[in-house]
Amino acid sequence: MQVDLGNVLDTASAHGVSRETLERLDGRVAAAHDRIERGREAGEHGYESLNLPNSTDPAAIRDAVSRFDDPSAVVTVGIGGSALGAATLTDALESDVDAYYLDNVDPEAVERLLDSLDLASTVVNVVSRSGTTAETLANFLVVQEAMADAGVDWADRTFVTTGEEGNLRDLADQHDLPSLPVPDGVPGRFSVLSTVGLAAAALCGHDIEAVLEGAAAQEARLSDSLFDSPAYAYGAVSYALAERGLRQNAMMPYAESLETFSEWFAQLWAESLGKDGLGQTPLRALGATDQHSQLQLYRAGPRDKLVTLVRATEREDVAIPETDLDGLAYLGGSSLGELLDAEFEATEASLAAAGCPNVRIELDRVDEYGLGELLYAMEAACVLYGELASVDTFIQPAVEWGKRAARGLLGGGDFEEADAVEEKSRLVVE
Ligand SMILES: O=P(O)(O)OC[C@H]1O[C@H](O)[C@H](O)[C@@H](O)[C@@H]1O
Repeated sequence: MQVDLGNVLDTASAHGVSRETLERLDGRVAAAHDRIERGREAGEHGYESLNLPNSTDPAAIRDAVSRFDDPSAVVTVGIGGSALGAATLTDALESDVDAYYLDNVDPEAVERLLDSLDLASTVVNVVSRSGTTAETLANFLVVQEAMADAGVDWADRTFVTTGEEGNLRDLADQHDLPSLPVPDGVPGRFSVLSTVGLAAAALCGHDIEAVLEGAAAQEARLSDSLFDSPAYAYGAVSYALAERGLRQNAMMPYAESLETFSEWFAQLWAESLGKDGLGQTPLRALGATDQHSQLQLYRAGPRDKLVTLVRATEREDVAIPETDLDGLAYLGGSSLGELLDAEFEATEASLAAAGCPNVRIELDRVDEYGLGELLYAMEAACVLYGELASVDTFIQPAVEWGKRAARGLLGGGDFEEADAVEEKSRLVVE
């Protein structure tokens, strides 16, 4: 995996940074790296996530899911960090096992999914670090009932990943369900390389060892200079650009298989860095599709965006047939992959020409190893950015506020946040 910062420099993009700025910033990267390494060594909350490529035991995960022979589908019931990492992997990789995610509690979507599945051959993978998240527990109760209605023993088809305590742990113990622990010190959005993200991938038959190997390769590249570490290069320039007013970061992979990766990245970047009035708003885009919609804004709208373009350099390709149509002759004999690459390079050049900084991230392939590299590098980039910005990367009090308010409204306890809902001001126009 490599990160190309060429179009971040002010010599290429008018709103970029100078080489001297990056060199000055590198001294702060060294200090931040030192802090990160100390946190990792002490196993501090959050920093521990960067140890996962070595601390996760893939054999234990395989073993835990091995009782489910040949499932037709895996439904992961979880939300946020308990779903998006697994979804990034299973949506990017091909498998005979269909992977679905019940994260939202939209009744129509839940019903539609459950009606479409053969529940007798489906594995239900329930994931919640806290074991108390309302959406996850509610969805699981609905799935349980659907299985019972279909004459399926839900306890035989359910797998749980959760913390040491909580409703879900109690349920797993009561019914002797196969389960895996969530590692300590790893917030949900940093947990893709643990039991949380890898169990669904293992159930779908993916090579989880290779995911961890790719991650370990990026871990080995962490160093005290942004010029030696792709992860830190990305984290440092994102921070430097945000400081200069580029408060939005459009993640734009040129691969359909990486569409869910952008969702995962959005949670990582938003929940980790959006604090104290700081942060960089993640936007989700897909190349080449969004060249024909959002790119107009990126290139000609407010000068507040960094665009991150991601692609794989090797992939399956499809030839474009020759055609007699004069105006289209240039396409014949080339391939969809070549067209996609041309679009990618045209976009980055067009952004740079309009003064918009952009970063190119290239993987060899979108496979288990490449995904491990990409996911680890983005996590390390985020931790570095958090250090440079002096924010508390590993907490999410703003999200917890809404969770407490919703619980209070449903009668799940006395939460003062619920009062604010009752006091909502109204100015209704009909
Ligand atoms: O794993 P859980 O405890 O169910 O939490 C699921 C999600 O809940 C909240 O929304 C947090 O902000 C997320 O970071 C977390 O990933």
